[in-house]
Order: sequence, then structure tokens, then C-alpha cells
Amino acid sequence: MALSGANKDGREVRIYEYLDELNTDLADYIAELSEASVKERGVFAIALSGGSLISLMGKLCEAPYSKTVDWAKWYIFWVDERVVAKNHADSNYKLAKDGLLSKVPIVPSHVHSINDTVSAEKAAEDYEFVIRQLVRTRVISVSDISDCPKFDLILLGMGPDGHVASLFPNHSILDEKEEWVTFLTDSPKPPPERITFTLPVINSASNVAIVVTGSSKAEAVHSAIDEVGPDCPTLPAKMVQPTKGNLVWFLDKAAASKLDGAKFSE
Ligand SMILES: O=C1O[C@H](COP(=O)(O)O)[C@@H](O)[C@H](O)[C@H]1O
Repeated sequence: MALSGANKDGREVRIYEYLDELNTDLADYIAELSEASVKERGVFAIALSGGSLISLMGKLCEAPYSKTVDWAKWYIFWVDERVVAKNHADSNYKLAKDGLLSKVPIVPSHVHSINDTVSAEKAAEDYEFVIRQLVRTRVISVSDISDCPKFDLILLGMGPDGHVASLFPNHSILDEKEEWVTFLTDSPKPPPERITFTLPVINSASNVAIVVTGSSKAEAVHSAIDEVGPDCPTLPAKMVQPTKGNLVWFLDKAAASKLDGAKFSE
């Protein structure tokens, strides 16, 4: 059984009693957005995070999705990446390749990973350049209220500290307004060197989903969604507020356990 609700800002919160239900609904959600985007624009530009998200997307590799999704129209990007070699265990690219991309017929030239042979600063600069080229050719749409790229879907995870992408609480990177992709060399979570989409890019997407499981994240979920606690205003997850797009939270029972008014009967 799933609980679902929308608040005044149009933000939707979906809570699942069982992980299998969350995984299936997440696959349905992504497949539906892919179909709508391919119908409207001919392509689907999706940006992935790393971490637990990739295994939660696992149903996409199975029937019916493996057959019904128009994989040839997918263009893949990373919302954030650790600046390590692509075959390193910490690489978000490797995680997605092993867990998803190698199991479905994605066109290799549509997979846009970062340059892993340069510094974090140069990798961020190069990645933004790649995105600018694809905005120019409209593989990625453009926001009609800023010059920001408008991804069809941005998928985020969230850490127990409320970080999303590589946007960490109280980090100056949260104030970045000009760059689309920026870098940090002092990530509080290892590895220290990372690149990340900035908040203006995340908040320009047509659709953003934040997918969170586990009790270690319940406090940050409560703070971000119920808008409580001293850390709330500067919690990166709370700062994800698409300007014109849709925001959906996918939560398991444990992650939702501290939310006001979201209780499953025992
Ligand atoms: O370091 C990172 O952490 C977040 C959250 O990861 P999770 O395993 O707790 O879901 C992830 O979304 C991000 O992409 C990654 O670089």
C-alpha cells in the first residue's frame, strides 16, 4: 500500500510500505516521463545521481520496461560525479553503468559522463561546455525564464545530512547562481573532489524526483518536507524547489517515519 499527498506548492510525497512497491512505482514514473518526453520532443534527457538511487531503479532493467521504454531516445547525464577514474569503485558513472546502463540498449554516444582525466575544476568546466552544446541543439531543452538547461527529469538521492547531488549543508556551493556545473574539493563525504549541478539547474528541470530510503534519513526528510527545525532553510533537499517543474518525493516507510501525519497501520 502506498500513501500519497500533494501540498500547496504542488509538491507530491509518495510513501511506500514495501520497497518493492517503491521500486515499481519509480520505474513506472520514469517510463511515463520518458514516453511523454519522446512524444513531445523526440528525446528524453535524464540526469542521474549516484548512491542508493541506482539499485532502486533496478526494475527498469526488467520486463516490461526493458522492452517498452524507448531507450534509443535517452540521453544520460550525471547530476553529480566524484572526480575519480571511471572504473573506480567511487565513480557514479561506474555505478550506473554496472547497475543499469549495461543492461538496457542505451546508445553509447548518448551517455555523457565527465572527463575523468582532469582536475575537478576543469571537469566541471568541460561538463558545462558539453551541456551548453546539447542545449544549443535542443537535445536538452532550455528554461523559458532563464538561460538554464531544462532537463526532462533529474533524479536525486539524499544523504542523512540532507545533501542532494554534491550540494552539502552550509557549503558556499549552495549560493552558486551563475555556473551550471561547479566543483568542490572539500566534500564532507568522501571522496573530497566532486562536480555537481547547481541549484538553478536542478530547479529549472521539468521534473525532479528525490528518492530516499532508510531510517537514518528520517530526520532530514522531516525537516525538508515538514519545514521544521533550525537547519530547515539551509537544508539542500529543502532548497530543491523547481520553479515551474514538478517535484515528487519517493519515500519508504522508514524514511517517512518522522513525517507529520504519515502513519501506516501496524
Ligand atoms: O555522495 C553521494 O550521495 C548522495 C546520497 O547517496 P545515498 O547512497 O545516501 O542515496 C547521492 O545522491 C549522490 O549522487 C552521491 O554522489
